[in-house]
Amino acid sequence: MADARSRPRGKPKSAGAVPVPATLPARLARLGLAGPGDLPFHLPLRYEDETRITPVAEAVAGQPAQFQVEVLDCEIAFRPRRQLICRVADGSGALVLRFLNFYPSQQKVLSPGTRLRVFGEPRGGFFGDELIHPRFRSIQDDEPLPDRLTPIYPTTAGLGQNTLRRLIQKAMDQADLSDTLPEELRRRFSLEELAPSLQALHQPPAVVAMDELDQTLAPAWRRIRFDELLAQQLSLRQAYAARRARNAVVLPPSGVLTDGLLRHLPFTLTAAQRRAWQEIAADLVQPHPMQRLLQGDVGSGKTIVAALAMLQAAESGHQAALMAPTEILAEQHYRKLAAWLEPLGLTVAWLTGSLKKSEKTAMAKRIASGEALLAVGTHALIEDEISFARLGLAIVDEQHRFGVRQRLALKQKAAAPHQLTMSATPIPRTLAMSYYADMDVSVLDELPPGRTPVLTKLVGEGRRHEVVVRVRDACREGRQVYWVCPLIEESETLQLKTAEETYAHLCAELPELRVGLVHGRLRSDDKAAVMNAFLANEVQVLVATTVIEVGVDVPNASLMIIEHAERFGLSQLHQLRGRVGRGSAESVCILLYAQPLSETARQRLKIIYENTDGFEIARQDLALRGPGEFIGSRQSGVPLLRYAQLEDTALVEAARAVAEIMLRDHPLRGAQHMARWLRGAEEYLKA
Ligand SMILES: Nc1ncnc2c1ncn2[C@@H]1O[C@H](COP(=O)(O)OP(=O)(O)OP(=O)(O)O)[C@@H](O)[C@H]1O
Repeated sequence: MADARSRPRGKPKSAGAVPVPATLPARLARLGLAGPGDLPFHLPLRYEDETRITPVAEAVAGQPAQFQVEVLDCEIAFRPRRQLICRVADGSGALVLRFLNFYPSQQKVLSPGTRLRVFGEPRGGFFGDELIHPRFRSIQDDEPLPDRLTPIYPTTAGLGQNTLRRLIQKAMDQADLSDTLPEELRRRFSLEELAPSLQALHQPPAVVAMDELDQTLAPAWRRIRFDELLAQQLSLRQAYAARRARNAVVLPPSGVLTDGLLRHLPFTLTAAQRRAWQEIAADLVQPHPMQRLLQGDVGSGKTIVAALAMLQAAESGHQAALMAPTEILAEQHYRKLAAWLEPLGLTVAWLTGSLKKSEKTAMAKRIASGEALLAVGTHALIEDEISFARLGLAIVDEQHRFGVRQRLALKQKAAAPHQLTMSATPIPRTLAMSYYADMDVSVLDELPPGRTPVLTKLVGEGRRHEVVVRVRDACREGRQVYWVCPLIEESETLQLKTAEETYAHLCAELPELRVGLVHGRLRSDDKAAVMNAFLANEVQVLVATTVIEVGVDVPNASLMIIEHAERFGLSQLHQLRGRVGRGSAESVCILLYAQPLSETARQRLKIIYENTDGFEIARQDLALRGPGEFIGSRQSGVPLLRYAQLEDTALVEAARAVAEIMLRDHPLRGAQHMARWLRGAEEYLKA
């Protein structure tokens, strides 16, 4: 029997409501359900227990329950607002059903004497114990109770639970749910069978108490989560294997250049840098392309590792290119590389959008002829007119800031160059394993010696004037200061306005200091001029928007002020704070915040206050709100993991192990598994 739905469909309409798609397939598509094969994998959010009747006298406030009652009376009340009040009772007591939105005809359905099954969450109300907008339906006397729990599915406007339930059950009966996991692997990893797991999740048996349900369903959920992780691992490992099967130039080291660089460096490599460098060096002598991610915490010294890799390519006469997402970053890399490499007799080509046409053409010529072995730049490196004579190694910094097409473009500048990706966003191990299963990962988890940890202070907005005094003191001691303006996500224009205002205020408050302003709207040569002035200590206080977030390296800067720190994400705060503490002076990061703080903002500030290790911050961030920010554009909007949790290390590891075995021994089943779970979304993974 169909539910008499308590909330009239499509009414009342709120302003700006999302339009409801006209057809059923369109509504299903909104849920990512493209065909009947997808429906069995659309799993419930929760369950309601309609397998038993609770006597009204035993109703507990806040505990959803089903009651079997008879309508005593039903009337429309007008105070305090228009509503339908229906009094019902069973032998043990009475309840009020209250509807704020209703069709007038509903009053007829609820005529006195009608027998109902009502499901809702009781609470004490003005009219006595009541259920607000309960689900109800009229019943015949002898109607049996269901023996299964009622699943509640994620749904969309215009698609009722009953319709969805019916469609899913039909699909469960008709779809091919054969197990793609070979029996032997299923047993080895103690996994349930697929079809019974799905059945259990869609229609769990009645349980003694709802809080036992999680335990009852745990094995079934484990199987589903495993399958999802397996699909992801299969797809990434397959992409990895396909790329590895290609031939790449072997770049054997002669050691002439790399040893030369190491001898001239003013520092020695950290153990982590040495390890990463060895891993990369070993990859470069393989006849297939390196696919490696170099992950390092802020300031861990990735650039020198990249430089060594570039030199190994140059030693065998091949070219290496390093592409950075912003002009500021690219220029900084260029400056460092030029300082390190020019004493070795190498020139570094420099290519960005802001070069004059004639300069660009000259650079392009040197790159095309192979005369320039090393090139650093922005997107300008991947423009069509740039071709490399012998590109052996392509390095992309901060790859998540590039679009998919751009990332692919650099490696397409040669048949199959070795690839190194650098990321300053620390990612917890499980996340890296799961999301970067198509790469080998090297980690710089150690900071160069001699750094004093940055002292973090949380300061309420009301004490801003004290902060200004600190800025003056720091500059008097010859130090430099970053002042980061609030992030205003809704409006870049507003953000710029705030930055300009802050700049004007600071200039007025600190007339004796040289204050500079840098933001994303500046022309790139103006931006570079300000950054260079800051680097040369001609600018003492740099007012900036988040353009300085990643990679800026000015060791003399020892004070960082972040205004409205509560608006920033954890990884952003960590990156920003990482701009100081790069020299030997004691550094301070002041997080200015405005009240009232939301609970999440409070937690974020607490985490950043208590932790300095980027990997630990990332781990806590992940626990706080899921992996969104780390993954960035990698899977833009396609939630590949609907059920699995990346914190589940053991399961991620099992999926990775099984993926390896399946690709080797059961490729057909692997393909079936991917088709079932990825539904075309694998494109996002391959980028
Ligand atoms: N082993 C080392 N000993 C001392 N200083 C080092 C060492 N390695 C790198 N440095 C210096 O540390 C600073 C940070 O290095 P680098 O800019 O490469 O960091 P990074 O990993 O790119 O960090 P971020 O992404 O935060 O900029 C640079 O000034 C660099 O010269």
